[in-house]
Amino acid sequence: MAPSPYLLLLIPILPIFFLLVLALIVRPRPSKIPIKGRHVFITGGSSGIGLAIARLAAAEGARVSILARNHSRLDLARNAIRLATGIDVAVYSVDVRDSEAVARAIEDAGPIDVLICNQGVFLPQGLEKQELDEIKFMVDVNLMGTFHLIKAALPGMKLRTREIDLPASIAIMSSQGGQVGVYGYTAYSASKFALRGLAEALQHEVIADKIYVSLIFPSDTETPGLVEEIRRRPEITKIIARSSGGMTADDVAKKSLDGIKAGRFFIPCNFEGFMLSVATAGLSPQSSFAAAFLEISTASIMRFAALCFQWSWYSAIENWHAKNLSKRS
Ligand SMILES: NC(=O)C1=CN([C@@H]2O[C@H](COP(=O)(O)OP(=O)(O)OC[C@H]3O[C@@H](n4cnc5c(N)ncnc54)[C@H](OP(=O)(O)O)[C@@H]3O)[C@@H](O)[C@H]2O)C=CC1
Ligand SMILES: CCCCCCCCCCCCCCCC(=O)[C@@H](N)CO
Repeated sequence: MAPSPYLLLLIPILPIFFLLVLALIVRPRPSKIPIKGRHVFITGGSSGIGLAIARLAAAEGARVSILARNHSRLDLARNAIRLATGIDVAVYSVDVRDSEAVARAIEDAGPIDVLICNQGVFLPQGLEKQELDEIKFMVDVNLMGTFHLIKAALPGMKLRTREIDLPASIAIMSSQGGQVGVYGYTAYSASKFALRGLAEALQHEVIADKIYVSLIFPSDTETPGLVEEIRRRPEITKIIARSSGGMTADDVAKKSLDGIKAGRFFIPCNFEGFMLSVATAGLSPQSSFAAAFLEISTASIMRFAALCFQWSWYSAIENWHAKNLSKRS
């Protein structure tokens, strides 16, 4: 018996109904965060991705402050931004591991509208060979530093959003290594995965104050930091990292700022990163009903794709061990 033509109507109606339901339930509710004329505070703003974000934010008319340790690199960054945009940024020479110095700098800078916790260090190495002080260094700068920044900035940010009645943003620089564990990145991935827990919990706590949390997930990005990293990267780390295309700091800055302005929780930076974000959506907040629809409708195929990636990475690891064994014998 042929199916009733009315039943066929369900084919387009069901997804439309589903999209409507998603539009009602996605949380946090969509919100736009303007940056023109607002105070954007960027850590690690003297180099690489942070510098590119600072330049772009200044060009878009924000009041920009940057924080990093090295004084002369901060000065160089300030000059470069002035040259590119004609705008002067405020600079703070502070180590994010020093919570009191962070609090003083933030107090001095004045209330923040968009806090971008971008400082980060990456020293890849197999865990067995890596010294504890390097592990602690990565956790302290990448994770604890971010706690220090948010703790110091939050009270002022809350007052400010209430005062001017505009949403604000706390953006945290993770990495694709914060979405999937990668050989050679035990400490780095741990510090970046931890930022996801911090971000998810924090979004619950600050939504009532109209503060939107974002997590940015770049792939390998051409920066002074990457040049240093590549020198000491284990062979297998190199092979796995090649699964995702490289980017320029300016590309990452543009994606980051666009994502922040759109109030997105996950901000992937390239196509592989987009797939990775869909595949690892889990229980993350999602403001876009269209993105939620895509996550739901591709979930099983994404899991399959993820298993294929793991298969190829484990094969690379096996081959590498086989090659090294034969070299030794
Ligand atoms: N480049 C890449 O391939 C990728 C990078 N990322 C992430 O992006 C972020 C930026 O990376 P990238 O631009 O490559 O890095 P760079 O090494 O080029 O720049 C790092 C910045 O962070 C600052 N910084 C480092 N340690 C501290 C500290 N203890 N206190 C204050 N500031 C500090 C540095 O200044 P100073 O040394 O003077 O303090 C510098 O301004 C990092 O969080 C990184 O994990 C994510 C994915 C890929
Ligand atoms: C199912 C879909 C899967 C999609 C493909 C996944 C590819 C993942 C590759 C992970 C590479 C990690 C690079 C980290 C870069 C970084 O942070 C360092 N440069 C240090 O800064």
